[in-house]
Amino acid sequence: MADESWRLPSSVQQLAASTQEPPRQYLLREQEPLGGNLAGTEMPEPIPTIDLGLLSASNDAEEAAKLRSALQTWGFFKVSNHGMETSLMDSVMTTSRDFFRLPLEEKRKYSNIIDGKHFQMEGYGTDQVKTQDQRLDWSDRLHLKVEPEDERNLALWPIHPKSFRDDLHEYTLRSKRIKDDVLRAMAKLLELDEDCLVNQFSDRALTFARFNYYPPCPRPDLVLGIKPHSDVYALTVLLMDKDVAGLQFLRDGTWYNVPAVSNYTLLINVGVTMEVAISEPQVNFSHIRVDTDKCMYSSFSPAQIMTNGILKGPVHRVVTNSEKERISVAVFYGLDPEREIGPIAQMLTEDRPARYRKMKVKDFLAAHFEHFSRGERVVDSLRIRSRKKVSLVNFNQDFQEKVMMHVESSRDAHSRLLDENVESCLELSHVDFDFITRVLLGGLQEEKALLKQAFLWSTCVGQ
Ligand SMILES: O=C(O)CCC(=O)C(=O)O
Ligand SMILES: [Fe+2]
Repeated sequence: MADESWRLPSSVQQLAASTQEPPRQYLLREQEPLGGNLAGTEMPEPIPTIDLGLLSASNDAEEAAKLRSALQTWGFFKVSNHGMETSLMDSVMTTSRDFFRLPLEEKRKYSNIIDGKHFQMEGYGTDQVKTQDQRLDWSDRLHLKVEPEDERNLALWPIHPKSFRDDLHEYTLRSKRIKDDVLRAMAKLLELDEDCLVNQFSDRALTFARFNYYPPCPRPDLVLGIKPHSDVYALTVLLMDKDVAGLQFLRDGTWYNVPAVSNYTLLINVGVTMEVAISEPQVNFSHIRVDTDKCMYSSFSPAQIMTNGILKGPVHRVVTNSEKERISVAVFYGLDPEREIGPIAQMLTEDRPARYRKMKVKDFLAAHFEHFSRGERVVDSLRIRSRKKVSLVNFNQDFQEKVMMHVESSRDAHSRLLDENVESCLELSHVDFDFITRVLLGGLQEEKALLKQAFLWSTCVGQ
């Protein structure tokens, strides 16, 4: 039987304690998309800080303008006056640190690998390894579902340190209030009803807490703590290590360092689900500017176009350092997995009818995680040449399946397939035959993958 041990990487913490040379799988590859200089650049201005108390109590115009600008430029911001006590943040950080300091056997009681072989999202370990050449991240994590409360899997909630469960419970309650305040402020900016965004999160909506642990790394010039990504859920509340920096955000092709400050900071950023959920109905993907040659991530996402540039699920990564461990606690707010996402009804008008089929949140998440392991974003898989009118979203499921079947199997059949479908394609506007033909006839691996991803995306936004 084939050796499948690569699927089960060891704890990075343990590795860090025993090696001076990180194994090959952790090293950045040459020409890696978004690789480049890991040192990052200092931010040209302090991180925007939004006084959440002021904004929610009085809808202060100046604070609202700051929020708008933060979302338009960086896609993330700090919150102050948010109601979470420093003592609670301190407790959560201390408890997290204490958990990661436990012996490996103790932590493994909460392992995310079942029966020694099957990966599950929740629990202690590393991210899923899907392929043998996947580049691995220099971090361990504990990932727990915290909401809905009746879906908590307490068997995976550590009993040591003793205060872990109570702290996390309390932290979840406080964090939710912050999330709701932020969503109300965003709704106002988007000129939606104040509770419109809050109401997207039903009592079945998923919330995850993720405790990230980055041990010191002997090769910080070559190894990332977390690869570039956008958070998949709708909104993230991130509690940062107050002593050790590492987080970087991408803006216009440059990586900017988020500095550590001496007090606890809560950082908020929008996730990809929000991009889709807030989607304006008539996206013209031809506006997506992509530099295919340099393999850069697009600096536009549908949400930006849809909301006139207000929302952006920022791409970020974490770099390592050779001296100090680093911890962060992210709370990810998602929607009910059984729910469908698509344009919010309030954003539809007679002139702008919904164009996109809806998709279940759980299918969207599955597509995302498939991309994440390869270091890609679902949104960015639409690497379409500019100025072309392309709307792959208009292909129906049947056509997508046929195309993929043929792409995978015989080349000769491609043109026939195209002929067969010309009629149905023509009925739909915005089809770029040039693109499709190139993919089908060219047989290029990269293009095939692209098409596949585009189809995944198309099922996300639907028609
Ligand atoms: O550790 C950090 O600062 C960021 C972590 C992160 O991006 C994530 O967990 O998605
Ligand atoms: Fe993240």
